[in-house]
Amino acid sequence: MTLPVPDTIRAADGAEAQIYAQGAHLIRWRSASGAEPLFLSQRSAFTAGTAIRGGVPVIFPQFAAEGPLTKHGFARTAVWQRQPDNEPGAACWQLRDSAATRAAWPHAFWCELRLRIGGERLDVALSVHNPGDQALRFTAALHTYLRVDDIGAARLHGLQQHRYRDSAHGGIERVDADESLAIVGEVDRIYFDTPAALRLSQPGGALRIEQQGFCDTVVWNPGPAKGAALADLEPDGDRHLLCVEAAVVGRPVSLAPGAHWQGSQTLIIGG
Ligand SMILES: O=P(O)(O)OC[C@H]1O[C@@H](O)[C@H](O)[C@@H](O)[C@@H]1O
Repeated sequence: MTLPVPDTIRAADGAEAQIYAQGAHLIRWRSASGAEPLFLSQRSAFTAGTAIRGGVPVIFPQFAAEGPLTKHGFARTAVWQRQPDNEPGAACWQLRDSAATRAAWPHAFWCELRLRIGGERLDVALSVHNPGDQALRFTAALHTYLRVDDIGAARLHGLQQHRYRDSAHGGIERVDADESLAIVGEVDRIYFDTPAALRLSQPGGALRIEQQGFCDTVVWNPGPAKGAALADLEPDGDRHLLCVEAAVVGRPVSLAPGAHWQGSQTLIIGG
């Protein structure tokens, strides 16, 4: 079944965003100046129950295959409920446990995804609350797909001297020695305890990527071979995307009954 039309959020200065209720999935962000920094594959299925290849998938309660659940958890394909808005350029969706989520993951929880746009800035915040009487343990990510003009000319700055797990090479752990990260072939790395701000530079301009609450950062590009094997990615799509994911993976969150956790990612064009 094709997804219903996504909601459009508008700020007073002309910034605009489109979000599907499925996954509270931001698929498009146009800044006030007209820049569109997010990648979205036109070959995405856009059908109920299928993950979308692009934008900002919300990964919860399990990152990748870091546990027994379906890859990347169920939040990205669950239908979230939009909450009443009280200001232009901002919106909030909520996901609560249901019979379907409890069948996969037997816990009471509620999540909120808050979005704010304006000027050249996007803020996305995920919060998780534990209303139950047992501790909740989860991993999570904002799996942001950034659009790049040419992956060969893009550089990610800020990860030097940080430890990472190289998922594209058997999960070996290394320390990044390079001043900036250039993407050559498949790159699939979980960087641990990363700085609060990274910078993506390209000949066309720079993007500042901030995160709070999320202690790790995942950097992913499928490279040409795995990219060609992804049915929902257009030919050469790997040359035009770079995922820089605010994540919490290395030390899963443990939420006591009644406790609350929040993590956010901010993109600032030109930063
Ligand atoms: O194809 P999916 O399920 O959306 O996952 C995409 C990628 O997501 C990244 O976060 C993982 O590190 C990769 O290993 C994975 O391939």
